Amino acid sequence: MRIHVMAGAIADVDGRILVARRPDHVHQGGLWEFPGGKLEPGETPEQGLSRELREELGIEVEASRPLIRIHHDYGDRHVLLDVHRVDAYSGTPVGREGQPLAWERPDAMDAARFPAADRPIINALRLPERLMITGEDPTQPHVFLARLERALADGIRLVQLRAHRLSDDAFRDLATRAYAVCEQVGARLLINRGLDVAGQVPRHGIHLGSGQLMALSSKPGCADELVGASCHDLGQLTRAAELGLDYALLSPVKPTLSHPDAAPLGWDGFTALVEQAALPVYALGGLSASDCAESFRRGGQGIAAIRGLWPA
Ligand SMILES: Nc1nc2c([nH]c(=O)n2[C@@H]2O[C@H](COP(=O)(O)OP(=O)(O)OP(=O)(O)O)[C@@H](O)[C@H]2O)c(=O)[nH]1
Repeated sequence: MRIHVMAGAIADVDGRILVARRPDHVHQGGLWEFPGGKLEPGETPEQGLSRELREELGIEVEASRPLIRIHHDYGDRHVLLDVHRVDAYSGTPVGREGQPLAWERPDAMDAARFPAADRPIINALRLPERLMITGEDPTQPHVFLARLERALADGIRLVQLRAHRLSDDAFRDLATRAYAVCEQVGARLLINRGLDVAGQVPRHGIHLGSGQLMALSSKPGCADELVGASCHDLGQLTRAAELGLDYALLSPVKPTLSHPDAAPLGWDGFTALVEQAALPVYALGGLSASDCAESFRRGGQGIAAIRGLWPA
């Protein structure tokens, strides 16, 4: 049995998300879920989402966008969870089928209280739409940190520190200072370096290269840190999901100066791979913030970029 389920991640002004408790007697009963239900024949995803949220909660969706699509095999059924983020609606949500409701911050959600398929959805809710990879000037820390501060002032909240040309000592110094700058505004810093050096610096997470990813047999780092990886094909995306990583970057979507010899996937190639991935995937390669909406339409988490985001 294959079913296409529309679910809403309904946000309030503080960024909390509405969750509902499934009745005890149904599939995955007693667990918490993102409200929704099965798409009916002939409905568009948006129509199905609106109908489900009207029926279950008594609200009218006014603005939504795709968040993530997850295929999950429960053994007795194959579910496609097609989750949209709802940022505007009218009415006040009530559990019209008697289901208890709660507003939860994504960071506070306990994945064990949700169906197994929901883990990547919770990760998607914890991640912003732009992931900035640091660019020029790592050998001039003052200039570099001033650029980083400008990006944070522009709202960047997830930063991958990439500075392969630096010595280990210089990298450790830069990472320590970049971490302090990120902490001041509540942004998170991901370290892209060998795991030995990454383990020695303050950080909010680790970013793995595709070679590192394929050499690992378990998720590195501490339980509460973000871990993601660079991917270029389905085998790498599958490995990233199997290891339980929090996100992947998939590249190159468009031609890019940093990897001029790599054949671009194009948006269609990106879409086809993301559809088979069981984790949030950022589009990377020749993109800028104006490509975020296209990434959402294509099933992506948003965009990652060096040139497109690192301030001039
Ligand atoms: N709405 C919703 N469904 C989810 C989530 N996670 C998840 O695995 N599902 C699964 O997606 C399906 C949702 O369809 P539904 O809500 O109409 O299912 P149901 O209880 O009526 O199932 P039934 O018709 O077999 O009794 C269920 O199999 C449910 O376990 C989630 O976060 N929200």
